[in-house]
Amino acid sequence: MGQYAPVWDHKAAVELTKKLSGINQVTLRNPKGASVRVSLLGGQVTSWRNDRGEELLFSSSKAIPKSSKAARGGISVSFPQYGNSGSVEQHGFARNIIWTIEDDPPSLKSFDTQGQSFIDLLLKLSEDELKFSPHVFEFRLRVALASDGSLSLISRIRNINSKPFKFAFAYQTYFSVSNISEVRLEGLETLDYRDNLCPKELFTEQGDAITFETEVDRVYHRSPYCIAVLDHERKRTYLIKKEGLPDTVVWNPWQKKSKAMGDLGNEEYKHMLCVDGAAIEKPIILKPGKEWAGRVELVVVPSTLYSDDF
Ligand SMILES: O=P(O)(O)OC[C@H]1O[C@@H](O)[C@H](O)[C@@H](O)[C@@H]1O
Repeated sequence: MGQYAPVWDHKAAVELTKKLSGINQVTLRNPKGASVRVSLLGGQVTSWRNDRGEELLFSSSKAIPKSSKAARGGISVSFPQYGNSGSVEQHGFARNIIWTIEDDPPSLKSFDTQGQSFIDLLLKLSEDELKFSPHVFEFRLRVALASDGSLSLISRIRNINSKPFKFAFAYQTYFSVSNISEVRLEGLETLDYRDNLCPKELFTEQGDAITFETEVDRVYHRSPYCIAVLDHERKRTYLIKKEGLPDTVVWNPWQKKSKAMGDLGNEEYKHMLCVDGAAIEKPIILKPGKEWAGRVELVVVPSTLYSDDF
C-alpha cells in the first residue's frame, strides 16, 4: 500500500492527494477523533474508528498485501453484480479497480452531508476497462463521517450510454463483533429470504431476532429502513439505516468455509458479521441518462438496550 495521508476534510483530502504522489488511501477525521480510512483501490472503506480509537469494522489478519483485490474486511461495493450470477467476476469489478478522487462532484441534493468530513470518489471505466463491462456508467461514491462518528456511504450511478443498464448492488459491510455466537440481529423477523446455500427455494424468517450457530448466507427481501446488530459482550449496537436499498445480505462463513479461504484466519469468522444494504432481488434498471442512488448510514450506539426501542 502507498502513503497514508491524514486529512481533515474534503478539500484538504483533495489537495493532499494532488501533492503526494503514489497516495492510495485517505483518512477522514472528525473533531472528536473518530476516523474513517478509504482506499482508492475499490473505493473500499478499510477502517472506521470511534472517538476512543476502537475499530468498528472487521479486517482479516490474512488479507493479502499488494493484492489487486479489495482486502477481506471493511466495506466494499458489489457492483454491477452480486455473487457470481452474471457475466463479470464475483461481486462485480468495482471493488477491484482503482477509483479517482473527484474534486467537484455534482450536487447531492437530497443526501445532505453538510458539516461532515467527506471524500468523493469516481469510477469511470477507461477504454481498457470497458472491455470487461457491457455498460457505460459513472459511479460516484461519497464517504462521509459525521460529528457523532456515524459513517455514511452514498452511491450514485448514472447511465451515460444510449441503452438501458441493469445492475445489482450491495455495500458489503464487515462489522467487527466480540463473538459471533453472542450477537443478535434485529429487524429481519418474518421477512422472506433467498438462502445462497440452497438458492432455489424462498424461505421465511421466524418471528425472533436472528442468532448465529452455523454458516449463514442469505438475502432478505424488502427489509426495513433500519436494522440492528446487537453485541452484548461489547455493549455496542450497530444500526444500519438504508435508502434505495430494499434488500439485506447477511453472511458469516463459519469455520469450515473460513478454513478454505486463503485470506481469512481459521478462527476469524468469530469476529465478523457481514450485513449489507443491497439491491439484488429486483435488479435496478436505469434508462439512458438516468441516475440511481443508494445510501447507508452506520451508527454505533454504546449499549444493547436499543433493542427495546427498535
Ligand atoms: O469472497 P467474496 O467474493 O468477497 O464473497 C464473500 C461472500 O460475500 C457474501 O456477500 C455472499 O453472500 C457470499 O456468498 C460470499 O461467499
